[in-house]
Amino acid sequence: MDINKFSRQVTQDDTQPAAQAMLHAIGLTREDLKKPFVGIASTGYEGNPCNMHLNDLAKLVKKGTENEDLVGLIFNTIGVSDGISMGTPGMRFSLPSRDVIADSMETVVQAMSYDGMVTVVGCDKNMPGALMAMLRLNRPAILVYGGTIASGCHEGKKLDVVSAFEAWGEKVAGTMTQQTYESVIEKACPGAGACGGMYTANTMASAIEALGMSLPYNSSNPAISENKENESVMAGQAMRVLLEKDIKPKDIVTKKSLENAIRLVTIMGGSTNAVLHFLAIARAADVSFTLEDFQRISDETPFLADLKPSGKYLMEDVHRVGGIPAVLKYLLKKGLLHGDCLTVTGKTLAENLLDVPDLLEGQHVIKPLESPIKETGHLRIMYGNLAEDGCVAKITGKEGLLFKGNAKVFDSEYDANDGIRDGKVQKGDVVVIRYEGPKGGPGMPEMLKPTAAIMGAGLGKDVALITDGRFSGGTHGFVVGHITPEAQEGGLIGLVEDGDVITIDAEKNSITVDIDSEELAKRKAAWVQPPLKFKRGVLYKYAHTVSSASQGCVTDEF
Ligand SMILES: CC(C)(O)[C@@H](O)C(=O)O
Ligand SMILES: [Mg+2]
Repeated sequence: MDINKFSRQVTQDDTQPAAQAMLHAIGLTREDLKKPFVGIASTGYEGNPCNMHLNDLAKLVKKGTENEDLVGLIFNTIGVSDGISMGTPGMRFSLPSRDVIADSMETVVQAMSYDGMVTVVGCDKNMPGALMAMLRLNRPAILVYGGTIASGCHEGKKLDVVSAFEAWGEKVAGTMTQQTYESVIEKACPGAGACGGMYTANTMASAIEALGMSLPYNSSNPAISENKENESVMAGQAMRVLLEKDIKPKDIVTKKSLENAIRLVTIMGGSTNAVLHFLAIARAADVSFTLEDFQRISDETPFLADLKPSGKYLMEDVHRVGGIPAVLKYLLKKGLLHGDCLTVTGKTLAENLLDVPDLLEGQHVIKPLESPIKETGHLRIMYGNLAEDGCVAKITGKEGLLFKGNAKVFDSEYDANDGIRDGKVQKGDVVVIRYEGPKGGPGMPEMLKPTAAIMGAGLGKDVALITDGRFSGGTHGFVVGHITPEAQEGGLIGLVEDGDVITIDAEKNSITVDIDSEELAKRKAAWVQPPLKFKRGVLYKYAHTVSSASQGCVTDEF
């Protein structure tokens, strides 16, 4: 079996003497040059809890490859912390970082002729970026997630990163003292690991496990745990089976496995970002998977997990009650998953789950199908004159299913943050934040600050928020994002004025603004497309290449 088919031309061909000399220079023996080469791509760096331990995990993956007579070679790529860049101009680089990660992993593996790849990833964009690279390369690959952070604690109350954002909202609203605020900030995040609720990182990690691209328990094993270390070694070892059986990402990522992934996102009440990222992942896999597929799955799937941001528990609690495999086992038993999908173990999803213990008896984290939190999914794909090409709403039902209110318009996130702080947003308002789309932002920033400020100010049930930008996985409330076409491209969201009546109907999945046709014609005639905000660099390139949010914001398809 030809398991070193890419590296062989570099390591064994007589016409590549310099390549072989250089590989000896890095410490490889003649024997090593006969082995398959596995690129181990780490997004480890010191500046972010999600990423700070990844280089250590990458070394364990390397140990695993060596245990199986493979050559594991670690390389690094970038990552952007959403938590740290949130609410700053830096956040514009977050979504573009997904594509930089994909591009850089693709580049190294192709250029260096590696036979396969293990990615060791942590924060939100790391995971979809890695998966897009794996699918473009279509060489045997496994994803290792750095794992979830432990909870923080202040005065007996469990904390996580969103507690810090909402503390700001409470401080601004005058309901939290400066002293408590400072304690919450200090204690919210106790060490390594990705944000602890069912936010974007844990959403993507869980979905990727259901998709079959990571080993069982990968998504719920905590960042700081022996399980995480053992699993990293196992991932290196598992590459041997994938190489020998020639199991490639496109054998694993299919329409059916994507359905499994989105089914789990729905059950878990996951982040709206999953829609964007899985549209892009499906494109990289050359599988037709559109907004309609998300809506179909949402319609036929209940929302079961009582997890933050809208619920009570954290990912560490999912781990405590049996982990994601126990949840998958429950769903499989109930006929909600395709058990015959292939996974990176070389076995099917159903085979992987055979020996997995059931969810802990008496647990409250995952509700039974018979008494769900909501009968259908929280992710709604809406259309209407405000979103002719679609948008994504996160509606858990806690804030109701219908919202009709008066527009309060802001042309940027910062204006909205100031407006909320200065009390300009009142009960009954629909906050409109525009020119924050993929081209207009550019970079479609994730906006946790305004939604956290609305929650912190106690307006969660009385104010809706719509935008052509994105939300954090930590966002909750009556929110609609990814509005397409975006304001920069002439979408109607750009023509809304203060006081216009906006109706969001989460049962009919519609989002409309009531402007009479004469007035609308006048506004259209007066609208002038603003110039793109960046003239050079990454954001210039991004604004020129990015597709719409309804197409997954991909940058390699025109
Ligand atoms: C900072 C968060 C909570 O990680 C956010 O970026 C998300 O999307 O979940
Ligand atoms: Mg995020």
